[in-house]
Formats: sequence, structure tokens, C-alpha cells
Amino acid sequence: MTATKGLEGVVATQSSISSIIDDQLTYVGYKIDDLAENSSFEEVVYLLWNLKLPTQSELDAFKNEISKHMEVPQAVIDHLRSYDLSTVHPMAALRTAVSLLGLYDEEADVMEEEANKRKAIRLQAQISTVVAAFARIRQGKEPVKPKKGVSYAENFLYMLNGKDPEPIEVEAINKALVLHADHELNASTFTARVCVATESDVYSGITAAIGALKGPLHGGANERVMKMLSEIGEEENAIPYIEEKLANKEKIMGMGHRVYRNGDPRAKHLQKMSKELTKLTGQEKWYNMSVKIESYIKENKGLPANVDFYSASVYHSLGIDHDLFTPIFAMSRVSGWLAHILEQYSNNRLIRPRAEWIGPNTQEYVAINNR
Ligand SMILES: CC(=O)SCCNC(=O)CCNC(=O)[C@H](O)C(C)(C)COP(=O)(O)OP(=O)(O)OC[C@H]1O[C@@H](n2cnc3c(N)ncnc32)[C@H](O)[C@@H]1OP(=O)(O)O
Ligand SMILES: O=C([O-])CC(=O)C(=O)O
Repeated sequence: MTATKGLEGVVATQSSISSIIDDQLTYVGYKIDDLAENSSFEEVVYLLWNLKLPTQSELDAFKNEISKHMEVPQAVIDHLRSYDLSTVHPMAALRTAVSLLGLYDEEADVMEEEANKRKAIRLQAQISTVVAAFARIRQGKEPVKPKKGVSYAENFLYMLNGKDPEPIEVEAINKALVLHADHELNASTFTARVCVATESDVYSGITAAIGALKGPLHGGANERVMKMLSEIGEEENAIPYIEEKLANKEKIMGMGHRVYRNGDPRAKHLQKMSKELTKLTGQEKWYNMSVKIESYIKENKGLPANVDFYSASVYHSLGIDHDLFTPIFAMSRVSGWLAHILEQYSNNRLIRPRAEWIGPNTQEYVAINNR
């Protein structure tokens, strides 16, 4: 038995949810470019969960269902208030809050398909409320209750900022949510599938996935991209900064990908938004700096920008706190995790690979007094 480091190239499951073939990403066979240009996030969630695009009436009903379940139990809000949010990372708070939501869901351990679908709706609906409530409580403000009759993207910005967002802000968040919704067997999705393949519950699967997304080699990279841009500060410092990092064998956040070799098809959409939004808000330097870094890394390391790279300057130009970037990723990716969890349940087998033994040969046991 020989191990494949990081399981690179290992095909671990079959799936009908999203695919990456020849550097092209599709959701249920629909090109990400078409979905990014035309779809609402809710339409994409419906697609991932039902493996078909909704009709207008199906979409209206689905949006209504999500909207109906956005409020979270008061106990979860009270729990967020109970610890020192100035020292807690929002991904840690989200991981705990999602686990807690399971304690208030009477159906948490009901394993029937229809019950799992109802939980999926509730989780998708409630996760944005939790992220927004965390952000407001941390600022010493009251959480804002979700609004009826508006889109998921608009509702999130409304709950976060306590005022109606501008259409361009809603468009940016909607597109970011569409682009991040699913991505084949990435680390957090695999984590979710491994967890529920033991026949554990949906909340356990999502809690585990949030933990996996948090790391800087995965979803946590978007926050680190903005940290890097802030440290660079001005455009003229970008290349010397990157050269020094590379000389120290440090990774450049938002660059490189396990699967894409010639570029992440999502990055160009985020790049375009970053250009527009940074211009609109007079913060072009973040975009210009990003472009310089991207072309330097491409030329010198042959590595493309991934989805996390330009999302950082997009969220920053919307005035969003940097440590909320990964929770926003989670708000979107929970749709993919839930789709994969439902798929796993529908054709389940325990996921249990093997390890290549590299320890010592069988040893003679020596009694403790003789060691
Ligand atoms: C949503 C997402 O999860 S997208 C990914 C988000 N993560 C990041 O942006 C973090 C930065 N990027 C990385 O760490 C990696 O590119 C990953 C984790 C995304 C992919 O990693 P892997 O496929 O395991 O590649 P691995 O880490 O083995 O790198 C292969 C080589 O490229 C180099 N490399 C890969 N990414 C980078 C990077 N961002 N900066 C500098 N060098 C890099 C490695 O140092 C290594 O070089 P070596 O062969 O000389 O040692
Ligand atoms: O697929 C991956 O390995 C990481 C990624 O881009 C994602 O999860 O969106």
C-alpha cells in the first residue's frame, strides 16, 4: 500500500453536483460563467439541491421558504453575547453557533430524506443571520431581524449594516455567493461527506465542514489575502514584498490551486467586480496591487489566482470586516455542503481509507521495569 500525499488525483466518490473538467467548472452541467452572469444565489441553491433549474414559481416558493426560516433561536443570539467577541474568530463562533442550532432543532437526529431537506433550508436560511448578528454584537449593536421579500444577498447586507444596501452591493454579494456555492470534492466538502457517511447528522457534517473551511490553505485564504495587501500598503511595495515572501519559502495567499493548472474560472468574475468596486469607492490601489501580484506569481511561479484572491478586495471595498470574509464564504458553501450531504445519504457507504505504515517493524513488548 502506497499513500498519495494529500490524496492528490484520488477519485473518492461519484457526484452529480459540480464538476471541474479541463479547468472548466459547472454546477449540474451549467457553466459557472452563465450562472455568475445570470443567476440569483437562491436559484443556484435550488439547482444544487434539486439537480435542475427552477421554474419561476418554483423559485418564488423556494425563496419564500428560505426567507421564512431566517430567524434564529434567541438562545443562539444570547450565546453569541456570552463570550468576548473581541478575541473570538467569527469562524470559530460560526462553527459553535451551527452546532448549537442543532440543539434547538427537534428534527436534528431525524434521518428521513424530507426531514434532512427541511434542515437544509433552515441551515441555509439561518447561517447568514448568525454571521450578521455576530458582526453587530461585536460592534456593540443590536442584531437586525431579517427582512421579508428581499433576496438572500440583500437580506444579509441589510442585517449586517442595518440599512438597505445599494443595488451594486447586492449584485456583488449575490455574484460572490453564486461563485463560491460548490466546488466538487474540496477539503470542506470532503470533510462533510466523511462525517455524514458514518450516518451522523446534518449539523455534525456542517460543523465539521466549517472547521475545515476555516484553515488558511482553504477558505481562510481570503482574509489572509487582505492582510497581505494591507501589509504591502502601497502599489510600489508589492513586488519587493512578494519577492521577500518567496525567498523565505512562504506561500502567497490566494494563489495556486490543487486542481486548476491554467486558472480558476471564478477568479475573472471577482477580478472584474474588484476593478469596478474599488474604482467606485476610490480604492483602486487594492485592485492595482492585486493585478501586479497576480501577474508576478503567474510569470515567476506559474501559479494562477484562485477564488479567494480578488474576493478579498471585493469584500474590502464593500466595507466588510476582513475576518468576516471566510464566514461569507461559508454562507455560500453551506449550500454545496448540504447538497453533498444529501447526495452522500442517498447512496451511502462508510468512507474509510487506509494508511501506509511507515512506523517500526513489529516490536517485542518490554515490561515497564525493564525499559
Ligand atoms: C477556496 C480554496 O480553497 S482555493 C485555495 C486557497 N488557498 C490559498 O490560496 C493558499 C495558498 N495556496 C496554497 O497553499 C496551495 O496552492 C494550495 C493549498 C491551494 C494547493 O496546494 P497543493 O496542490 O498541495 O500544492 P503544494 O502546496 O504542494 O505546492 C506545490 C508547489 O507550489 C508552491 N506553491 C503552491 N502554492 C503556492 C503559493 N500560493 N505561493 C507560493 N508557492 C506556492 C509550493 O511551495 C510547492 O513548491 P515546491 O514544489 O517547490 O515545494
Ligand atoms: O476545490 C478546492 O480545492 C478549493 C476551492 O477552490 C474551493 O473549495 O472552492
